[in-house]
Amino acid sequence: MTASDTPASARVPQPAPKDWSAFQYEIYLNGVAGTVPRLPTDLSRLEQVAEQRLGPGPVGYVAGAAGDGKSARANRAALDRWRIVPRMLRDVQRRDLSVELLGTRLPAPVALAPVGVLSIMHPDAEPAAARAAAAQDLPFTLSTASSTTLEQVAEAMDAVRPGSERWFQLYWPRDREVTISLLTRAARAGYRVLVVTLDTWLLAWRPRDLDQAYLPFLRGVGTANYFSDPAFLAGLAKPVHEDLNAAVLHFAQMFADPSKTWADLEFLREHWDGPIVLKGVLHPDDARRAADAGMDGVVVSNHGGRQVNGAIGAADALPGVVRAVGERMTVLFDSGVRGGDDVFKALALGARAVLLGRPYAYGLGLDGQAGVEHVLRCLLAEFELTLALSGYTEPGQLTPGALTREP
Ligand SMILES: Cc1cc2nc3c(=O)[nH]c(=O)nc-3n(C[C@H](O)[C@H](O)[C@H](O)COP(=O)(O)O)c2cc1C
Ligand SMILES: O=C(O)C(=O)c1ccccc1
Repeated sequence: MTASDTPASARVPQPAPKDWSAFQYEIYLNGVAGTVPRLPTDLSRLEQVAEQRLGPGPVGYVAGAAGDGKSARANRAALDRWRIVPRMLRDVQRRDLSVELLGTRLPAPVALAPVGVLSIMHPDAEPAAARAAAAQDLPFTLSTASSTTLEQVAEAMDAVRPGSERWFQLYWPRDREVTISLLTRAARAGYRVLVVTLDTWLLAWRPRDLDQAYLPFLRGVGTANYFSDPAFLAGLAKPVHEDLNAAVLHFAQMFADPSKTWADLEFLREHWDGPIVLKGVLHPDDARRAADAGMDGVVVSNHGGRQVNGAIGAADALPGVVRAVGERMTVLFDSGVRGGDDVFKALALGARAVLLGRPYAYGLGLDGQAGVEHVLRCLLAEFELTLALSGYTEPGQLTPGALTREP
């Protein structure tokens, strides 16, 4: 079939692909004018810079992990064991990083992961991170445990780009009415995808926080969605401002429900019309159960090594999950992504997109919205250059054949 045979309906005009790699020359040209980037362009260095400039409680919370950090290290090791095998002479002049994901087109296969309590990093908190995502036309995932209400975050995003792509992460409350209320509010505020986190019904043993006795939400941080929720407030004996301790305790009890099982997913399907993605899946059988339950996707993730110490590195779990459900569901990936090469590897192993976690939280802490935009633009410029230099022009061309595993 030639172009002229294509039915008109199939020729929907696509926006011109975004040139993410142009950020590289923008940086060099700024150098000619006398300025260098305010933050490192090697995103793996952000943690160290954050350690120097931000308070030990907040940085410890973000950088911290479960136990002695074995799973956090396993995430890096699992990605590092794969090596890219570049191919030559394949005409990589025209490149397009855009992908079709969960029913919409994104300019690149990256979204911001849900990260709670962002006001510990920067007073502009979630709205700043969400504006950064909207400015780059990438999805922002708002945590249930955000320091700003979901309505305020939606408003901040729409001010940058009306109809911007936003996802809502659910820490599934004990109470049905509270759950329904949060879902109804999120849908009304234009969150399109529901991301349900399955790996954090309890907070893990996190020595870095324990040693400092630092837990943000016991100080009332990350409660904005609950403290603005009529169904939650109805269960309090006194208004929040009259008894903050009681409100925080009620929040802590409501927040997560370890008794949930696969049978409960039907309830979410009934109360959410858009795509539902289960976050924290590591076993192929759990991925199959998610597909059988009518879910639209999974995020292969070990929560950045913050939950089960000793858990499998997320990238080691990815191939098995892709084999099990890659044809039936959208497989996303997070845990350990620090550079464009990691995005490349995750996609080659079968993920359709990756979620970025800690690096953007550091970017926010160090430079607010601009810091998050810096992080996103570095990641995607590096990904585009890695893709092209390896002989590919589109994410969809990547297969495990682009990689080899270290012996
Ligand atoms: C400070 C912090 C807070 C987080 N809060 C949430 C959250 O509220 N909901 C959630 O599903 N995941 C949360 N996560 C996990 C991230 O969504 C993501 O899975 C993780 O950061 C990936 O690991 P990486 O940042 O090392 O790449 C949080 C992670 C961090 C570092
Ligand atoms: O710290 C986390 O990893 C997390 O998911 C969380 C849980 C509760 C409140 C804020 C963040």
